[in-house]
Amino acid sequence: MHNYNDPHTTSQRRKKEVKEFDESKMGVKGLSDSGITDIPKFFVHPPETFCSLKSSSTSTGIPVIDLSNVNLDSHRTKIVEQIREAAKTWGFFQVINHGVTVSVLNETIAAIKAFHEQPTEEKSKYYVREEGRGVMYASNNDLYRAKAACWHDSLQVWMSPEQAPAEDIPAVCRREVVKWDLQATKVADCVMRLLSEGLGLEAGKFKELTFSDARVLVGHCYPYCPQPDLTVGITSHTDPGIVTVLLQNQVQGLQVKHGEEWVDVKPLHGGLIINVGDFLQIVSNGEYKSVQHRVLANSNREPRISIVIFFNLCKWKGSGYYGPLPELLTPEKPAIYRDFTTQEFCENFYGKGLDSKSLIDKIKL
Ligand SMILES: O=C(O)CCC(=O)C(=O)O
Ligand SMILES: [Fe+2]
Repeated sequence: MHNYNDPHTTSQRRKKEVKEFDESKMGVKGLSDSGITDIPKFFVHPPETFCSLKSSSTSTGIPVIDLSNVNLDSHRTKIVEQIREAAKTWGFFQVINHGVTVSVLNETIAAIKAFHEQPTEEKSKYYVREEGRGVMYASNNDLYRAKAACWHDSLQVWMSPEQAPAEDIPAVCRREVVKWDLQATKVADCVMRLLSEGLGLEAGKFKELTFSDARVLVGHCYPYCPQPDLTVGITSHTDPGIVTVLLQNQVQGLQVKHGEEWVDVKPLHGGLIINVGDFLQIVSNGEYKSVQHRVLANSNREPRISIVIFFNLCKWKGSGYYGPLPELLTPEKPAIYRDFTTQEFCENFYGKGLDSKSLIDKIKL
C-alpha cells in the first residue's frame, strides 16, 4: 500500500513527474495540444499565489511614452522627464513611435509562434538545459529550482557578448531573431540614453558601462491552459539586469505590481514595453524601480507570445565591484546599497528559482 500523504513519498513522486515531463521534451504546448483537462500536480501553485489574483479596476495602465522627434531638443526634455517619472514610479512603460515598423514587430512574433507551433519531434532537437550561453529551448528555465512550475515554454538565444552560432538558432525563426536583436538594441540604446539623462548623467554613460553588451533573447509561449485558476503563466518576479525590452502579441496576461495593485499591461498595437531591472535599481541608488511582474495562465485558445531581450551587465568584461554610481551620491542621498561583485550577481540569479529573493534584498544597507 502506498501512503500518499507521506511527505517523503510526495516529494519523490513530484520529482519523478517533473523529470518525466522534462524528458518528454513536449513542453506545456505539448501538454496543451494533447487535450488534457487536468494539469499535472507540479504546476499547481499554493493558495498564496491566488489570494492576490484579482487585478485592478483602475483603467490607467503603465505610462505610454511617444518617442517621436526624440532627438529634437524641444521634445527631448519632456521625454526625459516622462521616462524618469515612469521609471521611478512604475518601473514599466510602453514606448511608441520608436522607429521599428509594425511589420518587423509582427514578423518577429509570427516567427517565435511558428517555432513553438512545430511538432514536438522538431522542437525537441533544441530541448536542452544549459544556461548562460548558446541556444536553449525548454519548459520553465527554473523547472528544477522553483517550488511550482508555470504554464510556459521558452526559446532562449544568447545574442551578446558571444552570439549563438547562426546554425544553432532554429531555422524557422533564425532570420527574425537576429533582425529583432538589432532593432530592439537600437531602441534599448535610445531608452538607456534617456534614462541616463534622467539621472542627470551624460547620455552615453550607460553605454560606457557596457550596459547593453550582454544580451539574451527569450521567446516565450503561453499556450492555452485548461485550469488557469490553478497555475500561472510566469510567477511574480523582478528582472535581474539593466532593462528589458518586451514585445507581446495581442493576447493579454502580463501584470505589473503598482502599489498594492496588479495592473494589466494591455497589448498596445505597435508598442514596446520597457522595464527596469534590479541592476539598474541598484546603480541608480534606488531612483529607478525594478518592480514585480507576472503573467497569468492563458485561458484563450490562442497562445500568448512574448519576446523579451534582457540587457545585462557584461560578466566577461566587468572585473571589479558594482554598486550605486558615485556620481549620484551626496551627503543627503548616501548609498542605500552596498557594492557587489559580478560573480555574486550571477550566482544569485542562476542559483535560484524566479520565485526567490532578489539580489536587491541582500545588499540593502
Ligand atoms: O511574457 C511576458 O510578458 C513577461 C516575461 C517575463 O517577465 C520574463 O521573461 O522575465
Ligand atoms: Fe520578467
